[in-house]
Amino acid sequence: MNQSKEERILNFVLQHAVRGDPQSVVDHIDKYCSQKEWAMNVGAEKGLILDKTVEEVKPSISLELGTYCGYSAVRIARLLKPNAHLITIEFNPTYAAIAKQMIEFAGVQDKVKILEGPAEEIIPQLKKKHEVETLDFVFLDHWKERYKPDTVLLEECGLLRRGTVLLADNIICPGAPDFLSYVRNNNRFECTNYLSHLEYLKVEDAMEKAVFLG
Ligand SMILES: CCCNc1ncnc2c1ncn2[C@@H]1O[C@H](/C=C/CNC(=O)c2cc(-c3ccc(F)cc3)cc(O)c2O)[C@@H](O)[C@H]1O
Ligand SMILES: [Mg+2]
Repeated sequence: MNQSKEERILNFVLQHAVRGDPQSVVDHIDKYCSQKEWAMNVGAEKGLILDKTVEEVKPSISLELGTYCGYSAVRIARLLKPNAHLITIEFNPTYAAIAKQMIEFAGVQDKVKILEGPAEEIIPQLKKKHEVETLDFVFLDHWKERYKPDTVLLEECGLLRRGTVLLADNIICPGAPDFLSYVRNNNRFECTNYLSHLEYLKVEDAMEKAVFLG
């Protein structure tokens, strides 16, 4: 049975990137997806905004919604301080299996926990089952219509604390209009917009940072 695009991306990394080097993994995914096959990784340009946010927050416990091939999980994990962790939620088992291999090849498996299943089912389990108190950083990059409901769910589950930083991808393209109006019109969030471009293309996109004020 012929390979999927996601398997081709993983194989390109396994064959050409440097094992144990997360930057090499990130660079090779970007190389493949800009030269051979487009894929919905946050990419290098928006990746810099992600990097700067992680470096600013210095999170001990981070959550990512939508692992896909593991590009942003590797990107985040490479910047985490010792003993800091990333939990990443992915509901497609095929993608989760690819991301697991990507994360292990990059050598960041000790910092990343992949939880398989729908975010709306796993978020309510984070406190009791996964010993999370509150989250320092959340990267939203899953289905765009789920950004708002899952943000409300995170708050309802008591997982946000004063200063928790949410960073959402694709605010322009494909767009997350209900999330954007929710956080911008909610006086419990302090929002900042970062104009950028869609991964690997000249199309405009943006990321939104929403800091929970408690
Ligand atoms: C039960 C569904 C909701 N809960 C969920 N829980 C856990 N994982 C979930 C998930 N939804 C989706 N996912 C996973 O997140 C990933 C989905 C991401 C969706 N992203 C996009 O649609 C996207 C799309 C574009 C895009 C932009 C322009 C264009 F022409 C075509 C595509 C660019 C991006 O950067 C994107 O992030 C997949 O791995 C999917 O399996
Ligand atoms: Mg995205």
